[in-house]
Amino acid sequence: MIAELKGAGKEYRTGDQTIVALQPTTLQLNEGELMLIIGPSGSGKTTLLSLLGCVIYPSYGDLWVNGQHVNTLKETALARLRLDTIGFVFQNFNLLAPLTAEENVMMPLQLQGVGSAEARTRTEQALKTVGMTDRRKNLPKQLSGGQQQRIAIARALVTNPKLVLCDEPTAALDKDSLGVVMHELRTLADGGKSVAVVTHDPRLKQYAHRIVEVDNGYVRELDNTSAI
Ligand SMILES: Nc1ncnc2c1ncn2[C@@H]1O[C@H](COP(=O)(O)OP(=O)(O)OP(=O)(O)O)[C@@H](O)[C@H]1O
Repeated sequence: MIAELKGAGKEYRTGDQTIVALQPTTLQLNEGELMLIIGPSGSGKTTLLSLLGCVIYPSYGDLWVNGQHVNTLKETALARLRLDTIGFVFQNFNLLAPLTAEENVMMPLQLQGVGSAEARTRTEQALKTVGMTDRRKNLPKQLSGGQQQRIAIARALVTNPKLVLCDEPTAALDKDSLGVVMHELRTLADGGKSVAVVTHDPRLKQYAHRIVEVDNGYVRELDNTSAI
């Protein structure tokens, strides 16, 4: 198990108003599975992903990620946990425009202080994993949306994280690129990583081992009969 919520939830206070973004939730995310997180806008999907990603602390309940009790970690320890354990993939790729594909992929290793020879080897490997070796010298603007997302996946993978978290990773992609990117993510999960994907797109269901639905802050697991 890579992540566990035990009665963990989140509320936000704005002025004298309290919004329960995520009701107390008990959920485990295991190695080797791709979990889809679906639900209407404003239901709490991103909040759940942010808890799994150690981006926010739970307001109540307990959260463990990679065996660490997130509730009790200080900000700096949390940042280290994120850098070492988690890879993030976003809707708009978030690649740095002036850097080449391979420089973008290498960036997290530089943040970790990995030496340049090892960083180069691992970057090459990550680019190979997503089939983008031949485009490594390209700038993001020279790549299609699908190719940029594959570079973003390589960047998420280069630190060899146990957990890969994706927020609407296919929202900006056409049908063909969607298939390529989801196939990549599914392959990662089949290879032993934990992958969680927030989406509005029902076409992604076929790639999931598990589907959870978030509705008005309540999380429930669905039967996944459309899985491949
Ligand atoms: N930082 C914040 N401060 C106050 N309220 C917040 C904050 N973040 C989220 N919320 C509220 O919590 C609820 C859940 O938001 P969340 O972003 O998790 O939903 P979502 O399902 O990801 O929505 P979408 O699909 O539109 O991205 C919403 O009512 C939202 O307005």
